[in-house]
Amino acid sequence: MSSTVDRNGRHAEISGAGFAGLTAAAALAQRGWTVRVHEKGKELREQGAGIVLWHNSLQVLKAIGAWDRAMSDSMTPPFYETRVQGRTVSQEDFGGLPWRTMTRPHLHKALLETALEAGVEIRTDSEVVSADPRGEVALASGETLKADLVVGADGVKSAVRDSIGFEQERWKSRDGITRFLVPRCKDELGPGDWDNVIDFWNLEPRYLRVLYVPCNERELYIALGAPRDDEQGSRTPIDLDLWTSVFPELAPVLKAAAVADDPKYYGYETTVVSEWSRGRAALVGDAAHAMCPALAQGAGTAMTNAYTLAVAATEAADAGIEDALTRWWHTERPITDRVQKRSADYAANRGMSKGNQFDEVNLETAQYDPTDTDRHATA
Ligand SMILES: Cc1cc2nc3c(=O)[nH]c(=O)nc-3n(C[C@H](O)[C@H](O)[C@H](O)COP(=O)(O)OP(=O)(O)OC[C@H]3O[C@@H](n4cnc5c(N)ncnc54)[C@H](O)[C@@H]3O)c2cc1C
Ligand SMILES: Cc1ncc(C(=O)O)c(CO)c1O
Repeated sequence: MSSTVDRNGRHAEISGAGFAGLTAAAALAQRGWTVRVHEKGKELREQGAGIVLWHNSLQVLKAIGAWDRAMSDSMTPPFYETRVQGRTVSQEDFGGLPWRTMTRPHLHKALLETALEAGVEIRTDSEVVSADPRGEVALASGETLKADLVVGADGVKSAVRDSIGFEQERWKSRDGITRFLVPRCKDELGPGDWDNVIDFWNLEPRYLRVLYVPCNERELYIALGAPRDDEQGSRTPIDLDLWTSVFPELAPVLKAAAVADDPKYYGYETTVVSEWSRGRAALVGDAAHAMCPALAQGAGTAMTNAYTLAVAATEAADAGIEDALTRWWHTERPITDRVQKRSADYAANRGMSKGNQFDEVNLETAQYDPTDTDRHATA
């Protein structure tokens, strides 16, 4: 798709330039909308480390023309391996289902370039303070902007969601994680299956976990998991002696993590919102459905729902947009709810440590194709 598409006279204002907001922006602009994205940050960048994407979001990258950019400098590891107390319990390859690992800044850049190429206007240092379901956003600057469609893609603390007053349930799980991007350190690690994703679980005498995710030849994402109430395990900067005593084979990469700038421990959060749209305002991504990361589908569902929102809003006549948005989320929501629930259960029972957990049920969302017009998300 290119920026030369005919404009359709309709305008969208989007709050948030994360994965959800940029995907919605690109898909809308490619369908003729004028689109403005407000990002409260002073710079357009994604903090955070690495990410696993599956077939569902990879299909979205193809559909919006971000595929080549995202595929460069990313990889498909040979296996997703699970180890418990140093012993390998499974090596999964998902039977050929496409999946990919990359850094978050890389994915963000691919989506940003795609949105800009489609003609999207992006304003940084522009905070949305409230939205009106009749089609309006108000900015911290005092300016008010009208739109045919308002998208709240402003993350777990969404101002669009909270100002409109959607009912919601939010809770925090007992565990959380500190994430790092470090050099691959292949030579220092020595011989081993270091191109695999390796989920290292230590359950006895205490829960400590390292999720090891190679993103390309140079960069490695590691996530160090510990309970919220484990002061030593959740401490930042990390307690290098503790982590290397439990995972000695990872010493070189743990050393790199110990000197990283500004590390932060994140507790897992879940948000369930009663509706995903009201009037001309719709919520996508973590604003609507923040989830635990166990099945690695937070960004995947964010991108999937952002894409299908753009398609549904474009297909509706302007007068019918409110009903179209309601139909959109009634169609797309059940599959997201299911993966959110499964991910929360896994966070609660640490069941991914059994290995071989990516069965047909748990891969439901990964296998979903949001670009297939015959899809049945509600099945
Ligand atoms: C530890 C961890 C690991 C994860 N691993 C994976 C994984 O492997 N695979 C996967 O698919 N998902 C993963 N996720 C989930 C994924 O990171 C999120 O679901 C995804 O980033 C959500 O994208 P988003 O665009 O909805 O929100 P965000 O990324 O939060 O983006 C929101 C944007 O809106 C901006 N903003 C906020 N408020 C305002 C405002 N008022 N006005 C203007 N701008 C505003 C913010 O600055 C930000 O840029 C993980 C999550 C965690 C916590
Ligand atoms: C890809 C992925 N999977 C599972 C988890 C997890 O914590 O369960 C995390 C990190 O938080 C991930 O980044």
